[in-house]
Amino acid sequence: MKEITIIIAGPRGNMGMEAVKLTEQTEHFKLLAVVDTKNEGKRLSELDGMPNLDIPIYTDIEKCFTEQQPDVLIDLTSPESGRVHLEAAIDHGVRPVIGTTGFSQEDIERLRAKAEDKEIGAIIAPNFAIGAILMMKFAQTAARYMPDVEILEMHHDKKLDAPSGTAHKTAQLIAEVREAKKQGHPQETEDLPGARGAELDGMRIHSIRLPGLVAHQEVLFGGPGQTLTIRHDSINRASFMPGVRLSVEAVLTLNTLVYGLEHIIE
Ligand SMILES: NC(=O)c1ccc[n+]([C@@H]2O[C@H](COP(=O)([O-])OP(=O)(O)OC[C@H]3O[C@@H](n4cnc5c(N)ncnc54)[C@H](O)[C@@H]3O)[C@@H](O)[C@H]2O)c1
Ligand SMILES: O=C(O)C1=N[C@H](C(=O)O)CCC1
Repeated sequence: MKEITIIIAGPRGNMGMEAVKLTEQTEHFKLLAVVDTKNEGKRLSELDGMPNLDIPIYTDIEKCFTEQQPDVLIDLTSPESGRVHLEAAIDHGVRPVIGTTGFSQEDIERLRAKAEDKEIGAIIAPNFAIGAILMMKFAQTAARYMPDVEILEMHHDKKLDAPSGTAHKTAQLIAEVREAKKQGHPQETEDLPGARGAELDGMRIHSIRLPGLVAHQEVLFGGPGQTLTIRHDSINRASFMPGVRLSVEAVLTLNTLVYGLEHIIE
């Protein structure tokens, strides 16, 4: 298989560390450098707890892309940094695979236009876990028949964005196949603001944050005399790595920005 050269942004994070391991374990992946918030000028091997890789650390993505010419950028940082990194990658002809969540629909449309303008592939994947993609697809199918639905997403308490990218994406997929409808009692009130959760097209999304959790989601459907629950659990970050690998390979074949791995895993 042809070698794919990679830069990872966010290498000391929970996901970044797994992604660095993935590049080590995948024969045709070659990690050229990493982009961090500190440690400019050091080598990755000098950092405690990181693999013994003699590759440079940059804190400035522009400098990184001037000195290195990777095929793919994997970004696992924060929404603010992810936006900047994605644009910088496209400007430098590097294909971005963005796992970072918290992008708005406007961000995605703007970045897609930019990718198409440069005829370069890009992937924004709110969830890399194959089981989570299936959960979203199953939920979309179920919503055709059971349009009353609420989404319950549960994550670790270090998560910055709410609702999760996965919950947002699930609601968008469901909104594609059902009429917008207000759920619950027409005269319901919230005695404590937020009690009914966030709302997208009449669907309610509830976000739970607790230590001990990784990434979990239930999509609950209700109809007369029955309920259906579709649930996915990521119990560790290794769950996301087959999807990262697939995305790195797939992004080389694209010439637009794809939002969601359901477009890659048909
Ligand atoms: N798509 C998925 O399947 C998936 C799975 C898990 C997490 N995520 C998302 O990935 C992102 C990271 O999650 P995490 O759990 O690894 O978070 P984390 O806080 O453990 O790691 C984020 C890392 O990014 C670094 N960082 C922040 N700004 C940076 C910048 N400008 N340059 C370089 N590094 C920078 C931080 O220092 C930190 O080390 C979040 O947005 C999260 O929602 C996505
Ligand atoms: O740990 C996180 O943060 C995760 N975020 C994604 C989301 O927002 O949907 C996916 C799962 C893990």
